[in-house]
Amino acid sequence: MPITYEHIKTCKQTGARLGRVHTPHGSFDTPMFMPVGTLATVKTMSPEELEEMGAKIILSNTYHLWLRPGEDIVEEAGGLHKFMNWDGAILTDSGGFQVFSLSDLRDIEEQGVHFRNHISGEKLFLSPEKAIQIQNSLGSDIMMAFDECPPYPASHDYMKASVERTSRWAERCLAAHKRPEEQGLFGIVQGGEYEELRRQSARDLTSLDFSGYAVGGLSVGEPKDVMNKVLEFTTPLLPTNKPRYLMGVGSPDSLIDGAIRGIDMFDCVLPTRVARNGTCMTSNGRLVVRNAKYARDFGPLDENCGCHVCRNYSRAYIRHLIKANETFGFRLTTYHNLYFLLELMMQVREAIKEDRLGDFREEFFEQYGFNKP
Ligand SMILES: Nc1nc2cc3nc(NCCc4ccc(CCO)cc4)[nH]c3cc2c(=O)[nH]1
Ligand SMILES: [Zn+2]
Repeated sequence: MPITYEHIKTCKQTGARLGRVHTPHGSFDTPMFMPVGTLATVKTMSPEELEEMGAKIILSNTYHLWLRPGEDIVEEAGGLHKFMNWDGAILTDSGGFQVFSLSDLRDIEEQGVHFRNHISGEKLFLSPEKAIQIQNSLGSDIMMAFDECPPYPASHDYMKASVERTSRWAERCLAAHKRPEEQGLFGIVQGGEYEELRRQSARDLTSLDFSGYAVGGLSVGEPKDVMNKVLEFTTPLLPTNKPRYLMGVGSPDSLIDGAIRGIDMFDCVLPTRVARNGTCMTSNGRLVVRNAKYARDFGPLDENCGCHVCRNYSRAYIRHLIKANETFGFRLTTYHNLYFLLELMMQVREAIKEDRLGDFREEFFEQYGFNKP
């Protein structure tokens, strides 16, 4: 069993759980946030900086690495860990979502998905077997099943047919997995906002031997209260002795609300994506550092943050770099945003330990400004 989950305790005030996930490349406490390194790099960050800020597991993408540089090159390098010099854990998404979010000319059928390479334009085909073969070559610690993440909203009929195909694909993924003793494989529950389809998807997937389970099909444009409602009736359907992963979720409020509803793992491009346009997450809310009002502000991005950036660089300096399109500026905002979310997860774990995550949510939302109308 390459991936095991240790449940430590459940918060008495909420449904949040404190746990620990063990992988061949180290263990990490949960709830935990995974920085996204789509093309075998968490953009502008070095592995040493990721380790220094406390990152334990990062996400990379099957679709992107298959297209460029090719999983054969990564395999020849000795696998993704060696290729990118990261010896923490790696989770790879399976490509289904990326095909639909990046490529045009898509045709989904029982065998798999036909689409056009978004870089070269050539016609390609991705199947459950191919997605697993690529992830086996990449050598990620946690592989994701090949699924369909339907658009939001989707009709009940479309969603039902999609869930049933995703369940058939899940069985094909397990059958195609070459090294189950070295790499974990997570199933992905679909079903949109339809409770009985979520139940059907969870029933199908939990009857199969996955190392963990993701809640997919969310963070696709639905309102936050729809996401929270879906989590409320979906996470209880998942086994308590395996990790639960909410895909594509990374704003501070959604991380807290996901943890409260029993989610253990999160990933999102948000912190690194917004950092590159100069938006920072701080304990007092979003801060757009390129704003003129920070031109002579020599304080840190966030006076409550202990990160390397907040201890050594000012808003004025970072604003100057961002305005001048200096790469170092994007490195500073990226480092701080990732540190901020990793630190938030640490505070969530502390609050679970002390059975006060509900209180923590109120305090954090108030200070960050989520309660403002
Ligand atoms: N295999 C698989 N992968 C997924 C990845 C996802 N990623 C998301 N949401 C990401 C949304 C997202 C995209 C970009 C930004 C940057 C700022 O705009 C923030 C959030 N939902 C997702 C659902 C699935 C899914 O069902 N199956
Ligand atoms: Zn900081």
